[in-house]
Amino acid sequence: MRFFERLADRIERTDSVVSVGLDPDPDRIPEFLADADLPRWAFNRRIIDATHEHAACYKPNAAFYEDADGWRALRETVAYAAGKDVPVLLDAKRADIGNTTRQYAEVLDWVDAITVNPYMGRDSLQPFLDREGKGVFVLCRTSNPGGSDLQDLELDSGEPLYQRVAALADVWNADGDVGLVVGATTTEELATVRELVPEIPFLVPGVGAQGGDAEAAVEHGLAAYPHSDADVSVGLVNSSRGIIFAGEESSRPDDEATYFGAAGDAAKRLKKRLNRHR
Ligand SMILES: O=C(O)c1cc(=O)[nH]c(=O)n1[C@@H]1O[C@H](COP(=O)(O)O)[C@@H](O)[C@H]1O
Repeated sequence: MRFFERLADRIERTDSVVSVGLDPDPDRIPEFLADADLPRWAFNRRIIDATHEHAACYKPNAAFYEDADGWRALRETVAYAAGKDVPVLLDAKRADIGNTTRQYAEVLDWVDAITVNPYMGRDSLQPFLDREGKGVFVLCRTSNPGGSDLQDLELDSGEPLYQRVAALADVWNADGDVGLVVGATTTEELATVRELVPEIPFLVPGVGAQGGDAEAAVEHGLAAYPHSDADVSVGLVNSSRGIIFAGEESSRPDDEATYFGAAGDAAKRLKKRLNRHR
């Protein structure tokens, strides 16, 4: 089954468009897991147990796993999420010259989707696009303050670069496996990109810790994905720190059940908040 069909099913079943970002910053893993064999995996397993009912998808960011133990923790995490039937989108923001990017694309053997960087052009993305049925989310207008430095630059045609990226993604989407990453902190751009590409599902990060607009994320992030039978619009709104570290603000952050219960509550709260606008 293609990534977005599977995602549509998952959204329908969980009634949720929440992407739970698995960004287990080693400095914030609670003390009571410090002696675990792989603390990041121990942490993620408990986060998955606490949140999976509300998760349309998990989005581990590769930056938090790029060492020997980290890669093991990531493999365990992906397998565990698969066991709960939750798709995994690896946030790797990859792409390179053909020979290198072919190797990068190998990761799609064991994750369901990936984020990619369009800066090096079509050939740098081709090996990802060639993986039939895998989701490929192209960075379009990012949520960070510096997102405007290059992405808003006007081309000779008068259109800003991020709009050209959206138009190209539409061309690259011949098989219906392409999504776009558009941040919740840039609501005008979200609306504009949605107008340009009505059928492409978005990954919208930036709600929660970055203070982005959840209502706009839902209003513009979801698309009536034409290749799916499920009766839902498809897209993802991601929160990472706002969910996985919610336990730090709980009444008993040193108590495992209370700590992870807070993550489950945060995921459920975000799901309900988003559903008010779906
Ligand atoms: O590609 C992404 O997911 C991404 C794009 C973007 O524009 N902004 C953005 O925050 N992200 C990622 O989304 C996650 C946001 O984390 P929180 O700010 O903790 O919710 C991080 O993993 C970021 O790397």
